[in-house]
Amino acid sequence: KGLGGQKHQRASQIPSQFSQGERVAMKEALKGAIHIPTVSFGPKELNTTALAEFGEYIRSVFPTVFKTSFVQHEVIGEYSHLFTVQGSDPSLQPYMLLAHSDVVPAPDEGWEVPPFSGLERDGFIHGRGTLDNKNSVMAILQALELLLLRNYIPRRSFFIALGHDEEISGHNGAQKIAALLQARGVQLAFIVDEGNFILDGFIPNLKKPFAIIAVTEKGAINLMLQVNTTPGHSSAPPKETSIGILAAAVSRLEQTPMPNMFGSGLLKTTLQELAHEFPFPTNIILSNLWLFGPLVSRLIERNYITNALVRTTTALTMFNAGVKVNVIPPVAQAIINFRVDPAQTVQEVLELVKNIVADNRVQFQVLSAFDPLPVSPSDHQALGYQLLRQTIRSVFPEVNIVAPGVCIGNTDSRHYANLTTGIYRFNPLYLNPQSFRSIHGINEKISVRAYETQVKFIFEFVQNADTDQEPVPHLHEL
Ligand SMILES: CC/C=C\C/C=C\C/C=C\C/C=C\C/C=C\C/C=C\CCC(=O)N[C@@H](Cc1ccccc1)C(=O)O
Ligand SMILES: [Zn+2]
Ligand SMILES: [Zn+2]
Repeated sequence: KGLGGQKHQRASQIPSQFSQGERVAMKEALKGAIHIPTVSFGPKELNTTALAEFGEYIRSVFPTVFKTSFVQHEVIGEYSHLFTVQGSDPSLQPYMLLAHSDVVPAPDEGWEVPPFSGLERDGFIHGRGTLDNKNSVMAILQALELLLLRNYIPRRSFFIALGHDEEISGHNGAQKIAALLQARGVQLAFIVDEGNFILDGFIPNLKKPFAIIAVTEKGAINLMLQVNTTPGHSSAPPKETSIGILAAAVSRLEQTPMPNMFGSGLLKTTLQELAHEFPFPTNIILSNLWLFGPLVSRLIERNYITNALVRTTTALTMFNAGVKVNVIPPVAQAIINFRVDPAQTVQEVLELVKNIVADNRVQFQVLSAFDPLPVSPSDHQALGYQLLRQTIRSVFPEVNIVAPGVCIGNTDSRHYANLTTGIYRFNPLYLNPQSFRSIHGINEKISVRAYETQVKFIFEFVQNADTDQEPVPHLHEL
């Protein structure tokens, strides 16, 4: 079952141990990064001053990365960064690590600690970007800095791509980097980006954490619904207004969930891999999904987070209408954000939407849309997946289960689909429901310990990518 039948050969690894001074420096570097408000506000509204400052900042805290002769640095799309780390063995196909430096807005309200303070309190570094995704930007560069300081020369080349506009679709960052690499004829063995985590406490009855590596991500549709009616005096209103017609249409969409795709999805495989971690009788139920599938899928859809794993979701995100208190509104507009299940296409979802709305006074306009991403391999030959699995086993020995899954959000990695068939979305961090809600929410924070572990993970991962691989068997196969 070896990877390509290669002979197992483990070069001596540099131990992933960091001195007290290095550990202080790495957390201080993250705090400084959080302090720079690199906010993406809207489609074309970015804090470019902060993004420029961030570029200077990484130069100052990772001097070795910037002065090493075999590390090439390029700025793309003004604020994104592409590093090419030239390995010593050109016969090995390069891989790529992705992260993004922009963050979503964070008004002060509701935060225990100001969101751009980067303050340390009770063993946590607080602030916007501590989980999404400056932790990854900084941990990748930090791990490389530490490897270079130990005179590590990689065998396998790799790229580090740090987008600056992921939170507003990545068109000027990731998309431009991908186009540049494609023009240069680069093909990648695999990509690792943000996405899933080591999940803890998401499933009732399952006390143990489990790592989910996302091998696909959902598609997305931003759909505008519009109703136009004749304006007039509010003292003599018509039976239905544009607002009423549109509100009824969006309400029908909200009340009519898209079909449950549990039967045809990757989630079945994920649950089968998790089955033996559950106590009786859940273990039996999950091992016999041919029989209990309908029951399990109903339980999964009851929770709003796990519901996103079984169907295309429908989120009413914007609603605009009305010009004055006493004017019948001539136009009402709503925007609906759908996340398309990997077992469906954009076209299929749009057909369903039209049938649910079933009102020809409602006009549709697709603002943007893309299909779900292809499923990357997770078999024994899949280099990227197996390297992640091996590194998870080494850095998180308490995690028994590593399983493939779906990323419910979208990542910059989707722009690189032409460069590789292996896209893996995984953050080497524990995530519980509370920390999940803090992403794009309030009180986002990372423990100092978790951040150090993330650096350690990348430090080991880069070295693991340089050894010929033999996959570790599943624990239950032992
Ligand atoms: C058996 C069960 C398996 C798993 C179980 C349980 C629950 C799953 C729990 C949590 C999910 C874990 C992680 C998901 C966390 C975040 C989503 C990941 C990445 C999203 C990044 C992001 O926010 N991207 C934006 C990008 C975007 C911006 C603007 C326009 C388009 C896209 C997004 O998706 O909105
Ligand atoms: Zn992110
Ligand atoms: Zn985000």
